[in-house]
Amino acid sequence: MQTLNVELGDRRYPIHIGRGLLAQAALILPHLKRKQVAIVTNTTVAPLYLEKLAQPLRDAGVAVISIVLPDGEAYKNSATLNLIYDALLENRCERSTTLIALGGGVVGDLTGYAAATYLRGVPFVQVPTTLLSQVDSSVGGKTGINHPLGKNMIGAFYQPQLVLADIDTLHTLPERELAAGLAEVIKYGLIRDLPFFEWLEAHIDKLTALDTDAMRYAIYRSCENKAEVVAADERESGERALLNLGHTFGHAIENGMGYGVWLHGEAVAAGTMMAADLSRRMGWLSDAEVARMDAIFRAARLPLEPPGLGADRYLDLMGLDKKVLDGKIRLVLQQGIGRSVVSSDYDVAALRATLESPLHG
Ligand SMILES: NC(=O)c1ccc[n+]([C@@H]2O[C@H](COP(=O)([O-])OP(=O)(O)OC[C@H]3O[C@@H](n4cnc5c(N)ncnc54)[C@H](O)[C@@H]3O)[C@@H](O)[C@H]2O)c1
Ligand SMILES: O=C(O)C(=O)C[C@@H](O)[C@H](O)[C@H](O)COP(=O)(O)O
Ligand SMILES: [Zn+2]
Repeated sequence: MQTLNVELGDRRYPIHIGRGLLAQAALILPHLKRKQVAIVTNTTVAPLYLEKLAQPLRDAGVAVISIVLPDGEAYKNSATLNLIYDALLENRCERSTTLIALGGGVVGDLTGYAAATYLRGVPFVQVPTTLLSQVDSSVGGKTGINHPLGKNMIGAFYQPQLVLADIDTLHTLPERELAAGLAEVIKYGLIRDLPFFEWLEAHIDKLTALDTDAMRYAIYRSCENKAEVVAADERESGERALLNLGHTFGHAIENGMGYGVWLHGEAVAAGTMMAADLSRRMGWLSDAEVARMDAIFRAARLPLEPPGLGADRYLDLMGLDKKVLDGKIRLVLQQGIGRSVVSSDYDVAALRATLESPLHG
């Protein structure tokens, strides 16, 4: 097992990465206020992993209730959040009850937000079971739900007590979901870690083949990058916005196509190539660099051709992005591989051209 920490003073917490961690109740016990937990999961993950996590906790004397949600991005909303509150209240859960999110980013974001708000705040633990959630969503404390008008529009910054990433769970993950996770892994290389991007270029085939050592390293290095950024800028007043590379375009795709049609990681990959296209039009990125980005996403088996929503619809959807400042859309753009910047200093005509015809202009 490897461990790294998110350094947030007295809210510092560990990320454990390794094999067979689900069954290691001893890793969770020190983080409980009292021996009562509510495991929140979904209908897909429950039959695979709920008992693997729950039974060792029961054996250690912990009272366990489970809350099984419907599965899918389309359920990351206030109605599903209410199902969590209902179950917590029906079971008379107290402020000392710890919520445990067992699943992908949807379960993690919902559970984290329930933890931030139930009784005005109860502790929670992240047990991510998708690649995307192990490298990104379980770390850093962004929690929340979607609104029909925009992605993740309602939420809170609320940090977990612990992240437990058991890489064995990735063996049951559908290939499409694995690829979606790789989009966020590649993101770290693009925004701030050129050596990692070069390592990914050399090892992408091992990652798609789920090679254990390569996967362990990619998860560790991704979490290391995310933990550093979050420790430096927990509430996104500066550097943290770089983690949004591809997301202003990507969230527009997810919402514009209907939540769940494009996976989050797929939309981020296509959105990142739209950001690359605009960066190239601005003269900030060379054709060769765009080609390198295109190649690694394709090798990761990600779709890169964004849906033709039309520039007006894209701009309408992107106008609800959380980075909008004084009515102006701010974008994460590339000034080379390994160097992203947040900018509102782009040419609007170039942005429209990207939205109408990315990768072809
Ligand atoms: N909070 C953050 O910082 C942050 C970061 C990135 C993404 N997100 C959010 O995370 C969500 C995407 O997360 P995701 O990609 O994990 O999607 P997801 O949570 O929808 O999980 C993907 C699918 O895999 C299934 N699944 C989970 N674990 C499995 C396993 N081990 N084996 C088989 N199936 C499994 C799920 O039930 C689901 O059907 C989006 O809502 C996105 O906005 C949040
Ligand atoms: O942790 C962050 O900060 C991120 O931006 C990570 C993103 O991968 C994640 O999808 C995040 O939820 C998007 O940011 P949001 O603030 O628009 O929800
Ligand atoms: Zn994301």
